[in-house]
Amino acid sequence: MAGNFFLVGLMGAGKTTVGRALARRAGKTFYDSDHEIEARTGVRVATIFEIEGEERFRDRETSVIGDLVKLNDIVLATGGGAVLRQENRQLLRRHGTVIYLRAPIDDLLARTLHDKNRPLLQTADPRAKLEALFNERDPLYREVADLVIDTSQQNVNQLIIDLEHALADHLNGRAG
Ligand SMILES: Nc1ncnc2c1ncn2[C@@H]1O[C@H](COP(=O)(O)OP(=O)(O)OP(=O)(O)O)[C@@H](O)[C@H]1O
Ligand SMILES: O=C(O)C1=C[C@@H](O)[C@@H](O)[C@H](O)C1
Ligand SMILES: [Mg+2]
Repeated sequence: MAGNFFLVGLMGAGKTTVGRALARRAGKTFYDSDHEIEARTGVRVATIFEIEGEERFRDRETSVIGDLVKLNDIVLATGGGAVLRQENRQLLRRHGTVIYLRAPIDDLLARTLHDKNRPLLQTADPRAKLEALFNERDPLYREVADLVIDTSQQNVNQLIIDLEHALADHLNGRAG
């Protein structure tokens, strides 16, 4: 399948996990914008939030996304908040096929509970935070996406096979 694939969705939706597997099967190079920011700065995302604050992190994110979308034949897992900036949404739409991985709050919560590198969820009530983020961002994920894929019901292998079929249909103009 030709072109770039960009994955968007909330923390725990599976962007990194699914993106890496999809890239391997499609013979594309995998990137993760959070990992790229960590590679460039030498520190974890949580540390950037702590020291520089969210807005400066968002600047770094836009810069990394701007660089990566210009590459060819990549799969890019974007950070959960990448869609907040219109500039990022435009970059993603212009340079590839955008896939929104969507999952219920319960699944997102279970998948992110023990990972301390998600600074926005280090609160007394991570469920309430995820709900607020979902309400704010679901319309933005939908706006930018060519395809919406539910990641709740299946194991990762089945999910990737379904995603590949949906992508093939979309690219052949049969759906999406
Ligand atoms: N479809 C799935 N079913 C069950 N577990 C999953 C699924 N997708 C991902 N996971 C698990 O959920 C956790 C979070 O997944 P992952 O790190 O890929 O999410 P993410 O969307 O990249 O999150 P972030 O935005 O925080 O980077 C991982 O432990 C992963 O193994
Ligand atoms: O949802 C978010 O705003 C974030 C998600 C992560 O991927 C990281 O980009 C960071 O923790 C912020
Ligand atoms: Mg990730």
